[in-house]
Amino acid sequence: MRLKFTKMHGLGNDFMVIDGVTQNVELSATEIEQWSDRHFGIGFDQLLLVEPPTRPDRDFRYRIFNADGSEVENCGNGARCFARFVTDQRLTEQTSIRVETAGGDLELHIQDDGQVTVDMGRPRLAPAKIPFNAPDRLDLYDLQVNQQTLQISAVNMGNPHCVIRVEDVLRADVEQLGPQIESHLAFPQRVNVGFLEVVNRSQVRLRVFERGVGETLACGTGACAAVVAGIINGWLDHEVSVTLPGGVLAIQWSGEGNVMMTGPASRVFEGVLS
Ligand SMILES: N[C@@H](CCC[C@H](N)C(=O)O)C(=O)O
Repeated sequence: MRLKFTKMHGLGNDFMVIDGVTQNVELSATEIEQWSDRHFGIGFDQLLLVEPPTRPDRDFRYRIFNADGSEVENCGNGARCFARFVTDQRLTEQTSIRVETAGGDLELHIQDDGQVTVDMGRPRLAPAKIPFNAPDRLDLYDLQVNQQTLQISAVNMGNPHCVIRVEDVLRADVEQLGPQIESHLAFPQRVNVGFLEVVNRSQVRLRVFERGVGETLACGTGACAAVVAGIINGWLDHEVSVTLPGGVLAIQWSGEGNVMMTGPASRVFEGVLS
């Protein structure tokens, strides 16, 4: 098998992107995990597979696999790289692209300056939709982790997120709390965990411990979930600049309707697996 791929990143959240439109691709979770290895493989946080759409009202289908091989519903930084990829590979000439994912439909718009704006759809807040084990919907929930009670918000942006407000993101205990909350029994499909520092009503800092990967340099759905959590709790205005370890994303949400995310997408190199 010879498989062409492109290595890309969105603010350091990096991807192996495969064209499944012009190539026959069959992937196994074991192969994906091996390829994701930063020493013995190619090295990436997620693998993105571009396929033809299954519905006539969509331009492409885009599938996402975490570094541990699990297939997941959505990836914000990946969506921007996907838009850049299908354009660079001349799989489309459109600058507005409609795509289906396992987490719902997305609309992507490539701007003149190369930045990509993604209509990330509506956040889902009902516990059953996260999914999160809680009797009623609240803006803040108490979550028991070891001996402590943490206040968290739960948001689904196509994929599940837990958001915790912290005083100083650099001192947040991401290494310990990240894996403990990722596999907490209250989140039956595991969860991505965001640590949010509010700088002021339009600026935040964020670190995300991603489900199936570990801490990454940026998480697009995590940035959207953090801003939604900040808005429903009254901490943030409707346009927020989110500084992640890998760079800055612009997030907009009116308090209802769809969340918009704008940021860069970069190509690193192309390769062939044999
Ligand atoms: N890096 C992503 C999110 C990728 C999926 C996530 N780890 C999950 O398991 O849901 C992003 O930019 O949104």
